[in-house]
Amino acid sequence: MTEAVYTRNIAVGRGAAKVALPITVVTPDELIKLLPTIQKANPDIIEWRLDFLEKWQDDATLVEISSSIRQAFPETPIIGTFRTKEEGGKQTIRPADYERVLKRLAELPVDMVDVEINRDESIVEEAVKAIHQLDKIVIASFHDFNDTPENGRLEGIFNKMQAANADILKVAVMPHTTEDVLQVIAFSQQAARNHSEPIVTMAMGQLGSVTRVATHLTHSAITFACLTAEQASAPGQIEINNLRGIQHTLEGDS
Ligand SMILES: O=C1C[C@@](O)(C(=O)O)C[C@@H](O)[C@@H]1O
Repeated sequence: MTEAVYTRNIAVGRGAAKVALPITVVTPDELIKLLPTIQKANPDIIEWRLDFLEKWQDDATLVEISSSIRQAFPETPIIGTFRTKEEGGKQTIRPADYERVLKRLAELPVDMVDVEINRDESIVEEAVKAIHQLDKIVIASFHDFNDTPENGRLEGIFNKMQAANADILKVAVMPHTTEDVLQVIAFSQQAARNHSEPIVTMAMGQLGSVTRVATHLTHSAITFACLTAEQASAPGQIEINNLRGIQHTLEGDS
């Protein structure tokens, strides 16, 4: 039975999947231009993908961007994510720097921090501790942009995330066949039964897009959308307005 995780005005893991919108801007100027469109789209959660930033190593830029997002969205939970190249992100980063970035992110005005479970164990441990000390939520994540690992491996990854004290467990995989997509749906149902933490699952790419709307089948607590296809942070994301329409058709007002 899932125990909801509360952040600001929402309960992640209760009711319909919350719609997260990644912000993939490269400069602070780009963000300022985009903010009104994001406000109109009204996502449940904002994900700030700071690995997209040109000056991700510049602390003043991080402070500027995170404060602008918070100011525009005082009530909306914000996830801070630095996605490494190994997991489909934009930047190559040394392990010690990854730990430093996560700890700094936790100090900025974000509510949740994404921690890649496949980084060095000691780094994951230190980062989780630091994020929790600041009363922020840890979303552990795993991405396979090439394949759909078998269920046993996916379950092992979720167990590792749970053992690392993550609050929300997330996996994103790449399907090649319809069987892979069905496997992800079946795995998610089983994982949602086996873990009390909210789970987040998705099959990426066009083939996997159905998992981003069939969250009443997968029990995924969050689904990641995009503003437009060019601004997507991963393949297969559906435009937010479309996604909300389909979600409403499939689930009604839940
Ligand atoms: O982990 C995820 C999920 C994601 O990779 C997706 O497939 O929608 C998009 C990322 O921005 C986010 O951090």
